[in-house]
Amino acid sequence: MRQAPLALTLGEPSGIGPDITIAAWLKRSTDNLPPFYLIGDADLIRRRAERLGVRIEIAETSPQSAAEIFPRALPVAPTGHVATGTPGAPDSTSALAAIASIKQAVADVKAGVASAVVTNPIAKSVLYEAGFKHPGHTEFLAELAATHGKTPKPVMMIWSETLAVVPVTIHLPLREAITTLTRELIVETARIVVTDMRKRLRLPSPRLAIAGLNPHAGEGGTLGKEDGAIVAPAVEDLRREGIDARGPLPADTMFHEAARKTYDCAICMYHDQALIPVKTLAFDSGVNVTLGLPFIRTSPDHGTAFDIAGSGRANPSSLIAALRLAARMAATSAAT
Ligand SMILES: NC(=O)C1=CN([C@@H]2O[C@H](COP(=O)(O)OP(=O)(O)OC[C@H]3O[C@@H](n4cnc5c(N)ncnc54)[C@H](O)[C@@H]3O)[C@@H](O)[C@H]2O)C=CC1
Ligand SMILES: NCC(=O)COP(=O)(O)O
Repeated sequence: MRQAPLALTLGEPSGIGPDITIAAWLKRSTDNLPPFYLIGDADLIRRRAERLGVRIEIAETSPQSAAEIFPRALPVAPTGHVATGTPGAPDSTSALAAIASIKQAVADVKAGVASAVVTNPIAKSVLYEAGFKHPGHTEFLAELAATHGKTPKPVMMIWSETLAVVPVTIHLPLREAITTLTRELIVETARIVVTDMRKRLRLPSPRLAIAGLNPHAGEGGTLGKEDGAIVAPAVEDLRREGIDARGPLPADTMFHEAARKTYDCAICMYHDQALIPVKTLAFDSGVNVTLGLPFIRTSPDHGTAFDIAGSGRANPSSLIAALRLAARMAATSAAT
């Protein structure tokens, strides 16, 4: 049976989402891309294409007809919300359009008319101004995935061919991230990583490298107590469950080339410990994947890039990698 198309969200209308969506669709044949449809405002895409000086066919459609239309036109499934965003000048008037698009994508994947959700970048501060209560997509998608009042725990992975990383604490001020860190949180996060790497990435025995929190993983307790008191016991718990986990490892020496070959995923203690190495090594090809959800969600690893929106300089490679990985994960999940 043919896989359903991918549901691509609008993202922040004033950012580079429209630019990279257009650029990815234009590469559909050369890059042999899986069919996708944008959930949003077709007029926004027409205006952006005009500004970029790009000729593009756009067809308003339902998700059910998107795969058939995809080879000749960019399929757009409207939400009824107008997206007014001016490139590089965000304001909160388009926030409802961005949020409606995410909700619709989840509804489509739950209904089985989309095989996965791929999100364009949102500007978190712009959505907060409009009353959005979630730190980012990751937490919002988990809430949309809730069933019988139970919200799944979402886990952020940034995946690339070179390195996959998971931050145990995500969008928190650093001070709060440190106090939030517990043995249980590390174990729960690592379990979700192992389950989803097996199920969605066809990796039967993922090898986890668990980073320490402090310099030199605490240097025997002289540079911080958390590594001995929290991280090391979590690693022991995981090993007792038969999970291939090592650590706490000094974070400054676990990302060099030879070290990376010894594991499949680095479990990191806070956002930047995880994202700096992967964005340095693979900014153009990194993919943000949300694990722990009952559906697949991927996204480019970059943000809204307001400084280059509408200029023609936005590189669609990370979005293309996100589309490809979503299709691969959907196929793997369907086969298992
Ligand atoms: N998944 C999501 O929705 C994400 C959203 N964001 C949001 O994006 C906004 C801006 O964040 P920043 O920290 O400035 O990061 P950013 O990734 O938007 O931009 C950082 C730098 O990289 C460049 N850049 C980013 N993507 C590019 C591309 N595809 N091609 C060429 N150059 C590119 C930008 O021009 C800028 O100089 C924030 O509001 C943040 O919340 C950030 C990361 C992920
Ligand atoms: N730094 C990664 C990021 O901000 C992505 O967050 P999310 O919107 O995917 O939750």
